[in-house]
Amino acid sequence: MVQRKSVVPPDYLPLSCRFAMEFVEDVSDLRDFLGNTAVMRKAPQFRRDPYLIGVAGGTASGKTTVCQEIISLLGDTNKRVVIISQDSFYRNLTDNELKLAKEGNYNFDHPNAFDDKLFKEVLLELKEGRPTKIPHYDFVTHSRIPGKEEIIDNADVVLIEGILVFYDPEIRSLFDMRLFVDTDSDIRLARRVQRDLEERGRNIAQVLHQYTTFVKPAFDEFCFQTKKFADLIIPRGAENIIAIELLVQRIQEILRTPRSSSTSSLASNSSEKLNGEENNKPTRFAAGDCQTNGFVRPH
Ligand SMILES: Nc1ncnc2c1ncn2[C@@H]1O[C@H](COP(=O)(O)OP(=O)(O)O)[C@@H](O)[C@H]1O
Ligand SMILES: Nc1ccn([C@@H]2O[C@H](COP(=O)(O)O)[C@@H](O)[C@H]2O)c(=O)n1
Repeated sequence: MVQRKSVVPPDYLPLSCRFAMEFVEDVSDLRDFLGNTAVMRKAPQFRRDPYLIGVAGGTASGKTTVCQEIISLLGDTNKRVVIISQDSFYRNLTDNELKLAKEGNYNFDHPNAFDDKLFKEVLLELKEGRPTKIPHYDFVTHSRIPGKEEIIDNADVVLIEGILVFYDPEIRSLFDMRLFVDTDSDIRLARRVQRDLEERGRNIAQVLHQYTTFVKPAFDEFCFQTKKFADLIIPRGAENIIAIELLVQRIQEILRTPRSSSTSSLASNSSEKLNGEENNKPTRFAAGDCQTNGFVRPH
């Protein structure tokens, strides 16, 4: 009897049954499972395919707090769930831009403030399940801290939060699920003032000047316009425990469901699309006896 257990993938597996590898005790179990008749040939390496969740919303809407709450409610799971922030991908500033930033006169809320090329590369690496370096951004100096990158490897779910994560269509299309945290703008401003004074080395005049000159107009022009791309809108952010609990149930369901690849020959019944405007439904694939209940797909 083949036991459904996760194993380190062996190098040689029957190609016709490569998706079964996670659930057999070892290669001999697999041979029993196949009745010793399968032709053994070198199979591609296997990897986990992370599920990417984009979390957009205005400044201080609670994007980070919602992500933390999701992780906390997912609780003790053998899945690896991580958060990354679009803030890590702010562009390096020229000397003149840095001078403006220190005066509160640089527009950090415009799409051009971000290094979308690097952001895209990183998301693609994550999506391909490769170890990925995430820069560390410092709001006090308005720059990335050299040598302080975080490496993300083997993630099952990656929550990617940021004010403009849905702005660029290509970036938007990389998310498997899109959330928009919708919090009243007065509340956001109040939280932003407090946070920027306590954590980001600003004074009240700078915060209010930056907010009225750049943050609010850019929210109206760019961020709010991306709300329509969300699969789910979370009014009131982390206060909305019902929305977050439902979301967590959905993520748990997704983590339990096999996920297929457009590159996989077993994925022909996949309803997943990367066009950005459609929900990605978890799919069940059936390949003879080789159904799995995992999250694995070949390179
Ligand atoms: N529901 C809430 N109630 C009270 N404070 C909150 C709530 N959600 C977030 N905050 C606080 O507001 C600030 C901004 O929240 P954060 O989650 O960092 O927002 P964002 O990631 O959207 O900028 C933080 O100081 C956070 O602790
Ligand atoms: N050097 C910087 C970079 C960004 N900001 C502001 O941060 C906001 C985005 O971060 P949230 O956590 O609030 O989503 C954005 O509104 C920028 O104005 C900054 O002040 N300084």
